[in-house]
Amino acid sequence: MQPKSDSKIIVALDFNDLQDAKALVEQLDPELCKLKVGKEMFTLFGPEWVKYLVEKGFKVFLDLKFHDIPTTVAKAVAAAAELGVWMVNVHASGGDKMMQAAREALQPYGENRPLLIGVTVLTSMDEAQFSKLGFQRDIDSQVYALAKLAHSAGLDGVVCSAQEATKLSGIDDKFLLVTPGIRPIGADVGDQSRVMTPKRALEAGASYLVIGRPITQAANPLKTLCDISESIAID
Ligand SMILES: O=c1ccn([C@@H]2O[C@H](COP(=O)(O)O)[C@@H](O)[C@H]2O)c(=O)[nH]1
Repeated sequence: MQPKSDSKIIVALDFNDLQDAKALVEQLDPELCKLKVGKEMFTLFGPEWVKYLVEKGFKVFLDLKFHDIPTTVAKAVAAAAELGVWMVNVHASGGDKMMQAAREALQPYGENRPLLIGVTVLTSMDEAQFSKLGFQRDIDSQVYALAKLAHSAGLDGVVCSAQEATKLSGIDDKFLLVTPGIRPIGADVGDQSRVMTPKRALEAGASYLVIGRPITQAANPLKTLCDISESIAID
């Protein structure tokens, strides 16, 4: 069985009510999961919410997907590092100069720096939506190209769907594959397009599974999280 302290599950805390989020967090344990703060909660509750989770001992993925000019993104990831987050991300489509600037901005934090992850193509995108963006490639090839760019810019990994994980595993075995769009069998897919079950995602090469609504909207979130942990446990 995998040690709980290295849980592969990142619970996406997408709540508009702070008390609801706190009620869930109170049931959780840093050994059971990591936590993700995204645009909704950060916009509503700001850095204090992130610091609250960090102080509780959780590894926090600050999922703000920075995408701007290199200087602005560099300063933003340094600000994230000051909050003590474990992982932060930028859009890989911001380009190699932007990603390199972000990586350099984290240099002063040494071993305590957050992991820096590049977003490839959002897991909500399917080929029909993607084709309207005007790229010449299909999603699979675009994800691969952006992952290669992120790797050569010195990033620690990418956000991709688990459907691309097998192909991306060949880039570098230390390169992290952070995969949203995870759906246990029978769970509502919602607005996600490129989905996979937790077990199959890990088998495909995912490093971390980002799971939101299947846990946060479950009748019993803690039980659902424990069931998913059990389903991916290696004997
Ligand atoms: O490509 C991406 C990048 C980020 N996300 C985020 O992950 C969670 C997924 O939540 P679910 O409720 O499990 O769908 C959410 O916070 C997204 O902002 C993503 O889904 N896809």
